Formats: sequence, structure tokens, C-alpha cells
Amino acid sequence: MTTRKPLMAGNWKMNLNHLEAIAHVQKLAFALAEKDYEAVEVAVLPPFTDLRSVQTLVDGDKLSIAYGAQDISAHDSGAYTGEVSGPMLAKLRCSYVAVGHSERRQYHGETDEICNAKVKAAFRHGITPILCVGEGLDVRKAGDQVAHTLAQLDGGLKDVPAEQAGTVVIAYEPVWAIGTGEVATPADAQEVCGAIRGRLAELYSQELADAVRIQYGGSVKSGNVAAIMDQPDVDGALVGGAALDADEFVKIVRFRDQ
Ligand SMILES: O=C[C@H](O)COP(=O)(O)O
Repeated sequence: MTTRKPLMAGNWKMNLNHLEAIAHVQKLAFALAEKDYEAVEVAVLPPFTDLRSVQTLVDGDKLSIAYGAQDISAHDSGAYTGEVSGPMLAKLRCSYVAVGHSERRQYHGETDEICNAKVKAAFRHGITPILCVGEGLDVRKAGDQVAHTLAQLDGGLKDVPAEQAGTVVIAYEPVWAIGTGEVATPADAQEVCGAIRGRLAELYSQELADAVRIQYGGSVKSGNVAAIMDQPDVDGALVGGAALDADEFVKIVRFRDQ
């Protein structure tokens, strides 16, 4: 049985400027102890404008906090106003990038094809994509959450070779649970995360599927994280609102202590 180190990632969304980012990461670094880093990988996904500040802090103080971006261009350079490329993120030594977050899909029209191109762009530049998938409320009410989410998974990983897919992170985020306080039950999370792992085994191999980390995201807080993390196919959390409070995020990282 493969041991997967849990990944707790804070997606700051469009919050915290570059000065607030420094204060926030300093607070996290101060609160987290060596044993936290051994048990759990901790990552932050700040806005683009904060990345240089976070990189400087992490490098300067040799912090064991990974960081990454919330989006990546599918293109590597050129006339794409407003976009940020894989080479730019790689130069800032980003480890991760979120791809296909439901807010990107909903407000920026990102299709599975676009997400697939972004996943490939991340891998081209040595950045691990966190591919976000998950159903809206209508799909959940119709009971189609597994089929819907697996179709997004298939689309996002289309033609991605096993050497790369083996390192991807998948974030299952039911849209109806994001920022609503409506957390999925642990059984809801397990149903879809288990199905994602099963699909990875079909697409690639059981060995690869066993190695991939699958996060749950959607109203994760210190009070509900332990029950979700108890599920066999949940290997971490993609945390939005609760990640903006350093003390609360540290409690989430320490889910095993609860
Ligand atoms: O990326 C994070 C998710 O959208 C979850 O956000 P939330 O924890 O505020 O519900």
C-alpha cells in the first residue's frame, strides 16, 4: 500500500496583498513545527502579485512551505494580455498551480480542453498541477456527481503521459460546498474521491492511482477536516476561506492532533 503524504493547500483566491502575504506566511512559519512538516505537506496558493514576496521569504528563511499559483496560461509566451506563463511561474520556483478551479470554469469559461492545455503547460515547466474537478448543485441533485467529475478528470488529463500523471494532484471540490459552509459529508467526499482513484487506475495503472494525491475542497475547517481526512481516498484539502486565518489553517494542518 502506497503511503501518500497529505497535502494541505491554502488557496487564498483574490485576497491578501503582497505585504499581507509576507505577514501571513511569517505567521504560518512561526506556528508550524518540524513535526507538522513531517506529517503533512503545507502549501499556499497566493495571487500572482504576491508570489515574489512569498518566494523571497521562503528562500531566505528556508521555510518548508511550498507555494504556487492559482492559474497558468496555456501558452508559454507571446501576445496574451493579462496572462502569466509557465516559464514565469517556474522562474519563481512555484511547485504547484491550480488548474480548472470551479471559479475559473464558471467566471472565465474554462472548458476541459482549456484545463487540459493548462495541465500540459504546467508539466512542461516542471510545475505540479492541482487539477480541480467537481459538480454543481444541479448535478448533485440529479445524482450524477461521479459521472460528471470523472468526465472532467478524463478531459483534464487527456493525452497526459503516465510519467506526468503520476505526480498530478486532483482536488475534488463540489461547487455547492465552496464558500457556502455546506461541507460534503465524509461519505460524499469518499464516494467521488474513490471513484477518481478508480478512474486513474483504469486510465493508467493501479500503482499510479495509488500514488496520486486526491484532495477534498469545500468549506474545510478545523472542525470538520479530521473526519474528511479519515476517508481512505482523501489525501489532503484545498482550503479557501479558512486558509486566510493563519491560526485556523495551522489547526487544519494539525488535523491528526484533534
Ligand atoms: O480552493 C478552495 C475551494 O474553493 C474551497 O473554498 P472554501 O474553503 O472557502 O469553501
